Amino acid sequence: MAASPLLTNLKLPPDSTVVSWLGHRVLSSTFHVNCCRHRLHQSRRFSVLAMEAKPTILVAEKLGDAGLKLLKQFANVDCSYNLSLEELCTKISLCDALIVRSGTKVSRDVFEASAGRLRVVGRAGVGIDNVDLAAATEHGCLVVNAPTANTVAAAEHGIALLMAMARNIAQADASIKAGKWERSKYVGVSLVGKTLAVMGFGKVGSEVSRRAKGLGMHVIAHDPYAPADRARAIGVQLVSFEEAIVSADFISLHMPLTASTAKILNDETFAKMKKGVRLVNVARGGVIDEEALVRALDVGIVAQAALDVFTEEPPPRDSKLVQHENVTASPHLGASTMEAQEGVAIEIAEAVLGALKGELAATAVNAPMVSAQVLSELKPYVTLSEKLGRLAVQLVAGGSGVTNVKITYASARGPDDLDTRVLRATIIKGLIEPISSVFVNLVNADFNAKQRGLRLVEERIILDGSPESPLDSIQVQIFNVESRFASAISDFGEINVEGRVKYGIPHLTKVGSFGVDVSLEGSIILCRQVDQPGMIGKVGSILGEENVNVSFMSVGRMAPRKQAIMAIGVDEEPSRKSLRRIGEISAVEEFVYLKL
Ligand SMILES: NC(=O)C1=CN([C@@H]2O[C@H](COP(=O)(O)OP(=O)(O)OC[C@H]3O[C@@H](n4cnc5c(N)ncnc54)[C@H](O)[C@@H]3O)[C@@H](O)[C@H]2O)C=CC1
Ligand SMILES: O=C(O)C(=O)COP(=O)(O)O
Repeated sequence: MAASPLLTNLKLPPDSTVVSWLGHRVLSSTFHVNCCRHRLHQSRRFSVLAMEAKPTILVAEKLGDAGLKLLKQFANVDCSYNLSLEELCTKISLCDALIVRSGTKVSRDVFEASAGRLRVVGRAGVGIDNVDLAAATEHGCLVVNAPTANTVAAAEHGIALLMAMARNIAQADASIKAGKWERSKYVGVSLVGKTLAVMGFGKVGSEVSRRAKGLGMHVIAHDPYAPADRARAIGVQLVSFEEAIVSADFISLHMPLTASTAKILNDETFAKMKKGVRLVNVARGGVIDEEALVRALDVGIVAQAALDVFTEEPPPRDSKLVQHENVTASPHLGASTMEAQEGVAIEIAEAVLGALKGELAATAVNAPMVSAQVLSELKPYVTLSEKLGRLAVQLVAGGSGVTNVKITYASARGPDDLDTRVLRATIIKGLIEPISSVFVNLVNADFNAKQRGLRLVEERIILDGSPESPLDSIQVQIFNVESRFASAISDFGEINVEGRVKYGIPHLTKVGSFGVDVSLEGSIILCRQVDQPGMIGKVGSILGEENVNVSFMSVGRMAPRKQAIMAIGVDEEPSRKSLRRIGEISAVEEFVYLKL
């Protein structure tokens, strides 16, 4: 099986060799053909190809013009709105990327219908609760969002709702338009001096807090994960959930909808609140038990609620909540300002196009974020990792299957200075792809490992010396297996291969307990022989006879004239006949041909 670009190809800075990291199936074979040799041309060739094969992007909800314009420069763009699930599933099989807002459910059905073509889902906004992340990950599909461009818009909408609610603006407007003049009915409450509890002190929560302080409110916040110094800098006190809800006059919700925040406000929690509390929700409808809120409004525990978001959107026409006289509602308008929509459209267009080109997505939701600098530095080690994985798994001949694997990184860098997540993913790719039909990338590597019962243990050996180079060596061991090449089993009984990067090129430096030194390019023949003069010549001439170019040869031996391992790198695949002839050389005790 061809070594497809690991992480659907790692992205390279324009002038260097890059490895793209989001699987690019269309380009993979071409990438592989070129990657062994023309290293310097690889990235340019790759990006040119990426552009030639124009991807198709389905934009399923209204996106700002600036973003659409950007997308159209590089892709075929299909803007189709209000699709049913069936229509979406039909279209998606022809698309490389999908862009949605909050109104489209990107469910498992969608990923299944894409049959592996969909490489990235772009959420033009923050909340990704409408995307089935687990299904995306299982299908190796990257999910990116646009997390910053609508922060201020959402915060402003929260403040708008807070003030509109406190002063009955919406109700009074409806009343005056109905020809009434009801001044005493719409007496409001003041904000100044009141306690506002901000639940979720992230981007929007922080901006709401800043603005509420400007209105003279006493702001407290609850967020188990927020840094205390950020709160201090804004003059906000971080408190427990309990303290927040019992002491607040106003509560504003700004957390994501997750399994642990779903219905976080319910009958029990409403019962603990101050009677007459006022509630704002511009986060997600699902964080409130809406039926419990109706009950709390009916008995006056909650005096008023201002809601931009609902469990079901749009809510049913007869929704008791929306129709409640003490509820001010808006149809999910938090992000809907001209400025935010342009910003979000550009942010998501750039993220999606970048991901399609194999670049790192800074806003990846279901893949580890690794900085471009780190990736560029680790690039040769990424290649090494995949090749070690491929090599190790091809040596397996039986036993308990590839289930117990140990990776050892030897480095002079401290653990905090060495991010090995990409290497781990690449090794998984190398281990799995030669023995299965699955496609492994940075997004789905861990998932696929788990699916196959592959237990990976990682260990670091901290070396003395200069931490300039990120790694000294990488070792891959597979336990409880037999090997097609007995010498690949170390003295401790496991398949063992180790490699290093030398002058930017990955090398195999250990097989079993034998030290070797062969560049990991092309493919490799490993022979165990009795160490004696003339062996290199014999093997070399067999290969030479059929014009197979030997790129590297190295002999590792225990002692002179005892057993030795010869590792031969070949650019072309030798014929079966040549391999048989090598096996027939009297001093050769065993040999194996491995494709990298
Ligand atoms: N109505 C609208 O149009 C918009 C709604 N939103 C929604 O607003 C929410 C916040 O967005 P951002 O501030 O951009 O996200 P963010 O990720 O910056 O902030 C979310 C914060 O919630 C905190 N959090 C998580 N679990 C929590 C828990 N159990 N209790 C308290 N805090 C918890 C996190 O630590 C984080 O600090 C999201 O749900 C997002 O979808 C965002 C933009 C527009
Ligand atoms: O960004 C978010 O989380 C939002 O809720 C905004 O949703 P929208 O893009 O306006 O459908």
